[in-house]
Amino acid sequence: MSQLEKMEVNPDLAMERAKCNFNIMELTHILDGGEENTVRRKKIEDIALNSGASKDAFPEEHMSPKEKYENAVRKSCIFADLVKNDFAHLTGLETFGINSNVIRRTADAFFKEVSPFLLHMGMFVPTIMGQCTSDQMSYWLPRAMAMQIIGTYAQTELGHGTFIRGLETTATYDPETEEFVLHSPTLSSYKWWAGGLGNTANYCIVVAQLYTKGECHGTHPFIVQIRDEDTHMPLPGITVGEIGPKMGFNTADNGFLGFDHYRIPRDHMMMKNAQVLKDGTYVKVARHGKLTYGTMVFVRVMLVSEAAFNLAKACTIAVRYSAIRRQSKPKPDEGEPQILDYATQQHKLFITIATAHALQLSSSWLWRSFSAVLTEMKEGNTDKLPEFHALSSCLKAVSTSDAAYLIEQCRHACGGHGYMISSGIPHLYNFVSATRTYEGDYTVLLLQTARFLVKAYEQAEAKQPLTPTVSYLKLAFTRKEPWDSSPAGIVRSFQALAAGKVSTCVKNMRKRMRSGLSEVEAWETSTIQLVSAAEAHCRAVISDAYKSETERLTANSSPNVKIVMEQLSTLYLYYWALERIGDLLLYTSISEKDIVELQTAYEELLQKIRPNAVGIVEAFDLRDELLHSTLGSYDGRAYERLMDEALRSPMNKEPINQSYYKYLRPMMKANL
Ligand SMILES: CCCCCCCCCCCCCCCCCC(=O)SCCNC(=O)CCNC(=O)[C@H](O)C(C)(C)COP(=O)(O)OP(=O)(O)OC[C@H]1O[C@@H](n2cnc3c(N)ncnc32)[C@H](O)[C@@H]1OP(=O)(O)O
Ligand SMILES: Cc1cc2nc3c(=O)[nH]c(=O)nc-3n(C[C@H](O)[C@H](O)[C@H](O)COP(=O)(O)OP(=O)(O)OC[C@H]3O[C@@H](n4cnc5c(N)ncnc54)[C@H](O)[C@@H]3O)c2cc1C
Repeated sequence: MSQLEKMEVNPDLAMERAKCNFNIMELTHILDGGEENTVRRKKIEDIALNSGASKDAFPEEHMSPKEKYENAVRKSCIFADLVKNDFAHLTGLETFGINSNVIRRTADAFFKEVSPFLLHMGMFVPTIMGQCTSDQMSYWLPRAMAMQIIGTYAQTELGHGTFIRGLETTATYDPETEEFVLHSPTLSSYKWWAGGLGNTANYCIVVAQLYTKGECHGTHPFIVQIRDEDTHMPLPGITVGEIGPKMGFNTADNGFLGFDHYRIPRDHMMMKNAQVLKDGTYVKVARHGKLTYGTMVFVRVMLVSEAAFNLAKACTIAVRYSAIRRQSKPKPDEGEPQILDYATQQHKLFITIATAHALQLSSSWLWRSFSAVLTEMKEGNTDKLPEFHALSSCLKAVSTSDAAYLIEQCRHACGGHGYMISSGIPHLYNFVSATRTYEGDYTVLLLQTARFLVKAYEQAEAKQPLTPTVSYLKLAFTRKEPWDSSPAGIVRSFQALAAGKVSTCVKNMRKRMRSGLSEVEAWETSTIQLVSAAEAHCRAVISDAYKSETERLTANSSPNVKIVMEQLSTLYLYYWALERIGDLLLYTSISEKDIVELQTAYEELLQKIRPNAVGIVEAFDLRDELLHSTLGSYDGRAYERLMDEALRSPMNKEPINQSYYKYLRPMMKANL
């Protein structure tokens, strides 16, 4: 046992724990979705983490990029073995249920950045499940699940990521040999970005423009072998490599890929939604044209809980650190206060906790909607898909964007030490800021939602029935919403605000069209407002889901847990109402007096939450192995841990660095 492991808990943190007035474990069970899930999660974490296999003997930060990657592959293999051999029998592994979520989270103990296998489990396997016929699935899925092959998802190209219809890679069917010929006609058609593609994967899903009988049928997914299964050499006709250093994701070997008339068998086209027959006839099977985009929708849903989880990690670190950090002396006759006592610090941090709850609960709610949509789609009914696409797009955009912003707030809240890699926060930020871009850029996805909102507004205008998440749009045709500061009243105001914004967009577009612009031009000139309207819609959806899920989940909870959860969900509403005062003045009857009262109520709420703050973040139940943080560990020994990490730096291994003799000494001597 190291010196650090023997150390006692920091007394400030011990004091915070002692004054917490609610049952932390009860809140943990609620956040986990029930006590049995907590028990199962802990079992999985014990198996994966108690052996110490997740730890590095040498700090990863001081490894070269190549060493970091090799270390990540080593640990990915250990983790894959655990998943295959230990978790499956323990839990009766459901592929994408609660267990996959827990397994995904537990993996974070092994990787400060990400696993090179992330895309294998995150997109290769789900695409096999979503895009293959049952015959194809029975061939590919067992091989992928057993890790006999490693795959990734190569859709984005150098020239196009957002505009999928603009992809240039071609897959041309040759009926003579019953093969597709994959080709990269230009530099911009090279696949770029796929995680694990650079060195790790030997298979990948390639999204390419399908040509048969001289006709282009748009983009379709294909399973493509890129490396020899034994030697791992790239196959003839394949050019593959790694794209170089990035802001984060540096253990994910994101790669590039080009094809030179590379042939694959006909049945390597993923044929659940469309088929090419032996003679080259194209047959559309799916009832909805965008079902080939299914994996992206699945991952967007996953990313909402990823945002919540990473935010939970960041605020656990920042709140624990704020409890042990003392700074300044506002009252001359008293000692330095814990920085958590400053109202401005609480303002930075408590919204991060509330947002972690809001996103966690919204994500569970979204999963339930997704399961319902999937069940209906299995029966051939795709009616709910447009609403779900609009919903998952905006939730992915707003959750990842909020999480990135608030993780940065957590860094600010940790002052200088938050800037240390060893605080854990920079890695969290680098990871989450990428999620705002990948799987659909923030702006682009909000514009998809806006498209749906404008159509729904037109339906409301024509007095046609509306789907549930947009039924509030009828508020756009009633009088100004009267301000009501109760939680239900604030949710209604957010809906009125979103309805008002959509209405303003539609009116502006119509005006622009009357003045001679085409529909596309009128849309384009209104996109700033459309993005804002879609964000407002999403905020109303999250607020509503957070409030009603809190009510549902605390219906039978102990009184103090109920109070804590209600305080946080009310804080979320107050915070966003204050952030959107300008809009509320436009679309509700809020007055100056109401605003002053709202600000006061917000500040009082911060003070009420303060005594339980450490208890609340500890209900996320994040083991030290998952936090990777000198500042946020359970024992609160931040200074000892910072010094310990500093001493592990290779820069401290010798008293004098050779650069002294090579450069510094000659320069200083020459200047004598
Ligand atoms: C043991 C298990 C362990 C499991 C662990 C799991 C761990 C998971 C963790 C996750 C980590 C994964 C890491 C992922 C890394 C990044 C991967 C990538 O980025 S990959 C790359 C990701 N790349 C991206 O995300 C690219 C983003 N770009 C896009 O998605 C599209 O190009 C687009 C949507 C922007 C436009 O598409 P376009 O074809 O031009 O369409 P138009 O605009 O012309 O609209 C026409 C109509 O179509 C409609 N519609 C559209 N989409 C959908 C849909 N999905 N559905 C339904 N409808 C849809 C639309 O509403 C409209 O309807 P209407 O109004 O006519 O009625
Ligand atoms: C870490 C990471 C991992 C990734 N992993 C993968 C992977 O495994 N597989 C894979 O296939 N891809 C992957 N990607 C690629 C990713 O999916 C794309 O980068 C993403 O979809 C954004 O597309 P883009 O790069 O073309 O951005 P662009 O579309 O070029 O965006 C640039 C700017 O243009 C704006 N813009 C673009 N179109 C419009 C529009 N219509 N209206 C208004 N504004 C617009 C955007 O808002 C943005 O501000 C990864 C990316 C990252 C960063």
